[in-house]
Amino acid sequence: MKSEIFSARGIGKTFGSTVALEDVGFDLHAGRITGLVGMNGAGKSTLLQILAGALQPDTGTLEVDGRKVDFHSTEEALRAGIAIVSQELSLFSSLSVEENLALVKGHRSWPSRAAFRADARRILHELGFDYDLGIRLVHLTLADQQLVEIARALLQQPRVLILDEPTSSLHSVEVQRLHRQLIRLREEGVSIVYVSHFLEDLLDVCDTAVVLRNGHRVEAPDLRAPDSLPRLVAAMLGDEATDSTLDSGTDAPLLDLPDRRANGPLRISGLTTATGLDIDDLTVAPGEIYGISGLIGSGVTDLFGLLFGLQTARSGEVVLPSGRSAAATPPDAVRAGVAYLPADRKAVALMQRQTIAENIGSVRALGLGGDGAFIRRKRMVQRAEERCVQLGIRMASVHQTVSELSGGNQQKVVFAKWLEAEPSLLLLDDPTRGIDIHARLEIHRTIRDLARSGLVVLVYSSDPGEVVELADRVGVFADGRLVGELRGEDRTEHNLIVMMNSTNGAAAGPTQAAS
Ligand SMILES: Nc1ncnc2c1ncn2[C@@H]1O[C@H](COP(=O)(O)OP(=O)(O)OP(=O)(O)O)[C@@H](O)[C@H]1O
Repeated sequence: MKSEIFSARGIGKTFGSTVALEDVGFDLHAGRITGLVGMNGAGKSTLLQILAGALQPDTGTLEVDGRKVDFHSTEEALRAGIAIVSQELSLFSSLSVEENLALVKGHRSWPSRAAFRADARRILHELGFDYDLGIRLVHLTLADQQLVEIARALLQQPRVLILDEPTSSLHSVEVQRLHRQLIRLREEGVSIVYVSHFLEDLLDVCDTAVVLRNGHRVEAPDLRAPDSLPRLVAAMLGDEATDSTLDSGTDAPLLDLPDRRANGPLRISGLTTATGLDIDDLTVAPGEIYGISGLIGSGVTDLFGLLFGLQTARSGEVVLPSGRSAAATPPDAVRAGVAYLPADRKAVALMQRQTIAENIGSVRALGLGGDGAFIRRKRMVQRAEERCVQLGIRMASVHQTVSELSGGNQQKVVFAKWLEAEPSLLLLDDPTRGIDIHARLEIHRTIRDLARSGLVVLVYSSDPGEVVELADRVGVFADGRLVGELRGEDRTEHNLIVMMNSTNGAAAGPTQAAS
């Protein structure tokens, strides 16, 4: 029997003047995990959407078991055994986990509700999700929502499982659990397509790789070779792959920035909130990057929420770098020089139906008054174009709607938008999630440039290694309190993980981090 169960031949897709894919073909085999990699905008999501019936190709064909298929919807693909977990979560936050899991027009049915629940509980448990099925999505973290999305696909027992960045919100324990599941599914003969910007994760479980570069398939290295990681990166980058582009230690400024408006440090003293934050004393100076770490429920999200005017203090004092007190609402926070890049950026940080230029100009309008609300369109477009060049945003024009951009490029637009607002305090919640290796280093440089120009930067990352790499000082939170700090030579990933887990505020498993 032939082992390829799903094949693509000569797939092409164009959006307006953007060629997203050209003549892409490959075979997927039963019992094999195929990694799909490429830089932001390389065409990965477009290809996956075509495989899963959510998009129709302009050219080319798909074959299941050697027979040509023409999917017009994800339901049709699901009936042929192909399930996708998309980059964008497609769950309903007001519904329960059970309702979300059941809302699939798939090919599977259950003899009774009890049987469905038993299956759902088992799959969720294997993924490490231990809440009741009745809990509403709105009460779950982004990471848990992502697990529900994955469980929904697994419930359909697909022959081909497509995962588009399934680990972007997950922490290391959950990633390991997911990998164990994938390995088990592989043993059962399921074919898996796995997209991730975390190449080391990918190498952990993948048998082969398909590499896309600018919409074309290029040759992939043998993943079993000892130097597979640098060769994979070189294949993704093509001619751009030079040592300097991948040198994370480079100090050369990427942005030419005017000095910022920080009048002084961020000072928090005697702070308590209704949500349990309790910070005695924290001062972060202009020019400093302060890393924040903590387990789920540790208070990281609450601290960002408070500084961005989403929560109020019960007692204590907060003085922002602009010299003002903590703001009562987000618009006030913006006016007081606070920029907040939330973890769930695509859902809450961008106006998906507006253009790139409008998005980039949007908070400047709020933050800077005169030059803002009545900013001249021509000027706004010009500034947006400059920002796009600075941040390497891949697009056809700034007049495209943001929804047309690839995921990583959308995240860069969020960055551009906040740079335009000229903040003095930058709150970054997992700033490089879903961003390719090249752009990640550029964003690190941007963050350093911003600090150097006088901003106060607070950064949280689900990757403890990233916090340690970026920050001058790292504070560890547990149960709303600042329980320890690492600085100088003590600031290592090992020490950070030990400190995070030795605090007793852990509401969740060992190395789960907050977001
Ligand atoms: N609906 C659309 N309209 C216009 N252009 C689009 C649309 N969808 C994708 N594109 C463009 O097609 C190209 C490929 O995008 P795609 O989302 O497939 O990339 P990707 O490899 O998944 O990137 P990322 O890693 O950033 O998610 C990009 O240039 C993107 O801007």
